[in-house]
Amino acid sequence: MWRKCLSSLVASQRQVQPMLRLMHHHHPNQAPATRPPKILITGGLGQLGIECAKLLRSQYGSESVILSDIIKPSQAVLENGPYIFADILDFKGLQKIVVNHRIDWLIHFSALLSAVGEQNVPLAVRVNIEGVHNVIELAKQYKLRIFVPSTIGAFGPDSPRNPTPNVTIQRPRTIYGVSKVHAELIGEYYYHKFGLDFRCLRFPGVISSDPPGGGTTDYAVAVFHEALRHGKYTCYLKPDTRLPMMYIEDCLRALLEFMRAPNEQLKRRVYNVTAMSFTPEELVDKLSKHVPHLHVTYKPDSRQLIADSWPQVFDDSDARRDWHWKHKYDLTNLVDFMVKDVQENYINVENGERQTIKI
Ligand SMILES: NC(=O)C1=CN([C@@H]2O[C@H](COP(=O)(O)OP(=O)(O)OC[C@H]3O[C@@H](n4cnc5c(N)ncnc54)[C@H](O)[C@@H]3O)[C@@H](O)[C@H]2O)C=CC1
Ligand SMILES: CC(=O)[C@H](N)C(=O)O
Repeated sequence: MWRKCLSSLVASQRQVQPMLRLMHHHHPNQAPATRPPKILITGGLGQLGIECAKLLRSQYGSESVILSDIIKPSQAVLENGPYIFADILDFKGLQKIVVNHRIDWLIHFSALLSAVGEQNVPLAVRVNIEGVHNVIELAKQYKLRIFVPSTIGAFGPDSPRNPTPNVTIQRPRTIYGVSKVHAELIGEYYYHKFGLDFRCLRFPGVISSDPPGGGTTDYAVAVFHEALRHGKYTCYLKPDTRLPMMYIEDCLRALLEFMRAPNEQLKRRVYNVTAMSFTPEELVDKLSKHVPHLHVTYKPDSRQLIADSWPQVFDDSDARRDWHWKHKYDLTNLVDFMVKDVQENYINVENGERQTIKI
């Protein structure tokens, strides 16, 4: 699949531009903590993890944020801050890391996403469900603040789709969705039963120049790479498939603001967040302004069924009310930034041009 092609291109060259913009976005009202939290990110070499580490390191210092995964890291990752091996299925190994590094916050990104999960259900059950059991229990034992992302995929065909409120029926039809509902519920349960500081945001499709992990919303990243390289793209969703989406900078800022929000401000442990909703044809229309001869064809596959059961428009008014969530990027500036990100972080690198910013 296209993920393989992309990651083999310049996997070690994930660049820093989106996070640099974020780093200049300070939080003047935030009182400095006496000691920065020591943070462990699991599944840290995926689409969200590396960028998340950059943001958190810019706020708390390089040594305060430990990236972990079961993947061999690039040289660039190693040069940028602490990286360790951590298999989410190995409880003892995780215990050792938390104790030895005196971890305070756990950001749990390890997962198999929606499309990949359907290809290997037993593995998705292990990573997405057993993995969550491990980190939740760990967080309880060592009194960690824990963030576990959920997703629009935690809803299903019985949920209202336009808009989808924070609290409504959830009967997802993918193992990914089932495992995320499980994560939401067990996290809330540990909060009520043991006082665990469990925090969870339901993200929409996250868009960045880095290769995504095999989800249903991946087309909205792939189209940029294919359009800018070849001027054409075959989309696996129908042109009018509307899904909620968010630029990575907004996604990670939401995570940081939510993690920093005082407990008293939070009326619930699980919040919807989003920035926009669009269809492939609306995205292509905007992208055509940058690639005038762009030719997109549509060949729906099994991911269409998944998309048809997911929210079209996500209602995140609770997050906006309780901890003042506000997105910055809409469709127009998302496209402008993505064109720039893909060009600078991937295409120029492939073409051997000198990079001005190194991670
Ligand atoms: N990217 C998106 O559009 C969205 C992502 N999310 C959630 O955010 C989190 C991060 O997502 P991405 O970075 O996009 O995923 P990704 O698929 O790019 O990365 C997941 C990482 O988990 C790691 N992993 C797999 N098995 C593991 C194991 N046994 N032990 C430790 N690590 C293991 C993989 O090596 C990979 O680096 C996931 O929980 C996902 O469900 C939620 C909504 C949208
Ligand atoms: C929206 C998600 O959770 C993810 N990108 C997927 O499509 O599986």
